[in-house]
Amino acid sequence: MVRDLDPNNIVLSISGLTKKFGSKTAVAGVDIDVPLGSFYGIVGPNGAGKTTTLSMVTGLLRPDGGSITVLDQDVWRDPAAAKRLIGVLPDRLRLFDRLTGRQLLYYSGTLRGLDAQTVSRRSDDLAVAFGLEDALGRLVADYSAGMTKKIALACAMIHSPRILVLDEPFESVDPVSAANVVEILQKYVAGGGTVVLSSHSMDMIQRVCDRVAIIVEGRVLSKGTVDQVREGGTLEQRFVELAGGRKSAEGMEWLLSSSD
Ligand SMILES: Nc1ncnc2c1ncn2[C@@H]1O[C@H](COP(=O)(O)OP(=O)(O)OP(=O)(O)O)[C@@H](O)[C@H]1O
Repeated sequence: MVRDLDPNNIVLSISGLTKKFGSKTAVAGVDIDVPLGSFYGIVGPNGAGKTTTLSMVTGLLRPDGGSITVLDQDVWRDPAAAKRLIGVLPDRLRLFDRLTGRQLLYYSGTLRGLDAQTVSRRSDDLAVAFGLEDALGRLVADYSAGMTKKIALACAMIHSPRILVLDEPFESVDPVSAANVVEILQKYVAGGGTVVLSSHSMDMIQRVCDRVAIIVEGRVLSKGTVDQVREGGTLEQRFVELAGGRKSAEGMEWLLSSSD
């Protein structure tokens, strides 16, 4: 699905981004421009640097080099101002799970400056949209993995951010709920929002995103519209090609030998 986006209207600009952990280079000079109104997918093999990149974009992890601007706001010069514009679903969810779903939404909303009445109204809307109406009164610690993902996503959206940055939003989410989440995100984009998400589901990215970047070993090896990146094949084929192909199971014969 490619919509007519203005390539000059960039809502998120990542430029020359780098990050090392000790001697390990996790992000080695990433440049990505996300046009307003796009549904942008970030894909890459395990350990490619997706989470590290998204954590720096959302002001959670300080970069070693490079710059990130959200609607002309430098994320690292004024993190508080930038964070007001961004809704974040982090990868490793560390939620205050001794709160109920409703309390967690209240906390997220008031932290972003909303008044109690607005939070309450939006919490009800989000609960219906995510199918969590019956769960709002229960502790988040007792939620399933998919429900936890959904309440975290609802918390990311409650302050109606201009851009949503979502690390693996579909992980652990059942197919019906995933379709539901996609629909919510598509409505958000149709209303003027922008979504950047990482996912391992090539099929999902190919279906819902209009743009994609493939990151391997901390570098962007391909980016553009999904059609430009997949070059006539499927996104999964292109991904496997760029990620270095599949590993064989040679040398694993012991796994099939009987141990008696
Ligand atoms: N806090 C950290 N300390 C040390 N190394 C780290 C840290 N965070 C990430 N790394 C390393 O940086 C590299 C990139 O990790 P990252 O989590 O960004 O990958 P990813 O693309 O999100 O992977 P996945 O698809 O498995 O979630 C990996 O080699 C990882 O081991």
